[in-house]
Amino acid sequence: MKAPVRVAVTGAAGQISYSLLFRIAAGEMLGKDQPVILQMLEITPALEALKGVAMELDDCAFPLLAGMVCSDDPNVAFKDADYALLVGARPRGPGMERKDLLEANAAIFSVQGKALNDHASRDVKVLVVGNPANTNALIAQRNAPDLDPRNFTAMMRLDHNRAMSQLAEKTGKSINDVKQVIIWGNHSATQYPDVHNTSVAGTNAMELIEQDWYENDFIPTVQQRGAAIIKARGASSAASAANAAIFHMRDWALGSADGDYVTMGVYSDGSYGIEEGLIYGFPCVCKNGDWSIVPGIELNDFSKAKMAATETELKEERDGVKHLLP
Ligand SMILES: NC(=O)C1=CN([C@@H]2O[C@H](COP(=O)(O)OP(=O)(O)OC[C@H]3O[C@@H](n4cnc5c(N)ncnc54)[C@H](O)[C@@H]3O)[C@@H](O)[C@H]2O)C=CC1
Ligand SMILES: O=C([O-])CC(=O)C(=O)O
Repeated sequence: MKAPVRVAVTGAAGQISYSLLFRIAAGEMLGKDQPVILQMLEITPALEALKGVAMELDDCAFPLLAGMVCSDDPNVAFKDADYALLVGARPRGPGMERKDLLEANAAIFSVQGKALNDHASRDVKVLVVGNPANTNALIAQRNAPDLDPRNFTAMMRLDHNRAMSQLAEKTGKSINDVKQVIIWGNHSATQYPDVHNTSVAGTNAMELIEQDWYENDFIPTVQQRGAAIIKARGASSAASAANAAIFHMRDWALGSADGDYVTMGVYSDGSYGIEEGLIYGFPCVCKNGDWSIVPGIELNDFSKAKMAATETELKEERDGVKHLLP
């Protein structure tokens, strides 16, 4: 049996975590041979609810669950963490854009970035889920100067999965036939779902769909899917968000599938002309516990314009939280 690893999850009594924690403890994130210690963070008033979640985790008798910590102190929850899933933040309601949450949520991520800097493993893999995810990831990263900026990522995988599913449905193929989808940029309504390099059962996706459907149906549907879920469910997506978090971390830790890309919000190294240091959605491959941006993808003018628009929004969000960026 492997030695247990420490997985910190914030917002542990919230909606997403109610799906996420159980799947982590079942071995779906790090493998069926990897014991985990769950280090769960909540705000003080939610500690009683968190106790109930911990009781249910106990009652699952998961063979891989090697321990649990419940705390309202990030310095405790992030102690020696090997993985940190930053979920805890306010969700949006109807009529809001995700960036409307910046004011409410940004401060959480500066505190947690500092706590990660001071207490987590030097190799900690951080995934920010709480919205606006890319800019919150930037805030956490900038408040953790002793950690490699590459350790901080934002969740774009839900958008990636949504795009795969829409395309499979439109073309009448299986999800397993869809390869190399890309979501460039921000996890927001400006994100750019790009299928120019995507294949469906071996055929280029652009040969299977009309430009009009691509521009006026597919792209807005993927961009607005979060809002559509909020409208239908009365609450923001939870189980599908937890699933995307599991996929993101699983691939980062254990490797992504050969011949495919995964979209991750990662620290830009200037690839594709995107300003260095922004947390931007790029096509990535993961190997040996590390990610890299897929190089050499050809871009037409349509794609370049869409990528620039979402980059501009990320710069504006960054400039709006300057006071939290040391
Ligand atoms: N990146 C993505 O693709 C997605 C992101 N989200 C975002 O994830 C976040 C969480 O969503 P839900 O679980 O539905 O919300 P929720 O409201 O059900 O749960 C959030 C939990 O975080 C806790 N929390 C608040 N401040 C905290 C802090 N400083 N430290 C620790 N815990 C704290 C709250 O007490 C609450 O239990 C939201 O910001 C939502 O917009 C949701 C879906 C997809
Ligand atoms: O739309 C929201 O506010 C929640 C979210 O990020 C998503 O479902 O993609």
